[in-house]
Amino acid sequence: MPEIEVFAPAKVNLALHVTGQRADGYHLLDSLVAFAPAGDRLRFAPAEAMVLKVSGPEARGVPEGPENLVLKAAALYGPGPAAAIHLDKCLPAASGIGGGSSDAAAALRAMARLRAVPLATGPAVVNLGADVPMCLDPRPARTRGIGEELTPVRLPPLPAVLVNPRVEVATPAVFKALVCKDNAPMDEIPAFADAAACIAWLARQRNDLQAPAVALAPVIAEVLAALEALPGCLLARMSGSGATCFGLFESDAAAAAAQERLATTTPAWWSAHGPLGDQAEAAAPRFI
Ligand SMILES: C[C@](O)(CO)[C@H](O)COP(=O)(O)OP(=O)(O)OC[C@H]1O[C@@H](n2ccc(N)nc2=O)[C@H](O)[C@@H]1O
Ligand SMILES: Nc1ncnc2c1ncn2[C@@H]1O[C@H](COP(=O)(O)OP(=O)(O)OP(=O)(O)O)[C@@H](O)[C@H]1O
Repeated sequence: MPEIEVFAPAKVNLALHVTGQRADGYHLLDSLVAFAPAGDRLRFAPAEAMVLKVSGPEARGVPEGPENLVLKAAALYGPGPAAAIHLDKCLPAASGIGGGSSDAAAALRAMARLRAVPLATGPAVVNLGADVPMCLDPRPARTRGIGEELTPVRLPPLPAVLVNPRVEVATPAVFKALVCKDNAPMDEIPAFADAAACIAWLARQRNDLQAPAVALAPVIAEVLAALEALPGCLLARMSGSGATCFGLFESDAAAAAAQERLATTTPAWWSAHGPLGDQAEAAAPRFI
């Protein structure tokens, strides 16, 4: 069996409405998610036992032991042919773009191929992380429930810049700081004629976790202001529970120029650019 390579793209919550809370404390969400061509890479080589090595620009602090979501995901398939896994970490951890969840989903895809078994599904997958089900098939979707109810959505290419100020924000702390847990869901999603129509619709939606995240990490407000001030930026918003924010731009050229400008003015911040939407898959390196 040759090596298997999988790509774990960044997940972006274009809108994230918190609509309620379950008895177990988990929050009910209504979110529109899309994926970016930026992400982590995983390589699986057949081996005697499951082992994980992590390297890459964002590897610092990411565990290599059984607490890593990649090994937890692989373990769902039970005993059988094993792999030496290499995780090339390019997405900052604990940053609201689902790095660990997307890694776990990519590991589930790779292990299913390695073992020639069906892809894992169901509660065990949600238990890895509420974001894992949406990352299993990384295409635009409306997600409800706690993140496990998925409806595919067609989106036009959305030229985007992702920015993380390198402040880790803990997801439970942000949910805890949210005052109103019972907010209106997103509006019905129309068929978008083009990116401008999609961005105009998005501007009328919200991320309910943005205000509590800004209260915990005020630098997020600086990131949003920096994005909004860039030429061609049509909308700036936080993803997930933060701290990563995204800007949507009028063109790919404007997004590329904006990222270049940010890299010069605020070199300490992590950033990436590329199209979000159906075509992100084509723009990304080959992934399964
Ligand atoms: C904020 C989002 O990124 C939006 O896509 C996700 O809801 C979070 O997904 P995730 O990081 O995979 O979440 P998990 O690892 O399952 O949960 C982390 C913690 O976030 C809180 N949590 C998460 C998801 C959810 N629907 N309600 C919650 O209240 C819980 O306190 C939970 O203990
Ligand atoms: N493969 C992994 N990559 C990154 N972090 C991991 C991984 N596996 C376990 N972790 C742990 O999970 C924590 C959360 O990281 P993760 O990148 O999943 O958060 P996130 O980007 O906020 O996710 P989400 O958008 O789903 O809330 C990290 O602090 C890290 O210790």
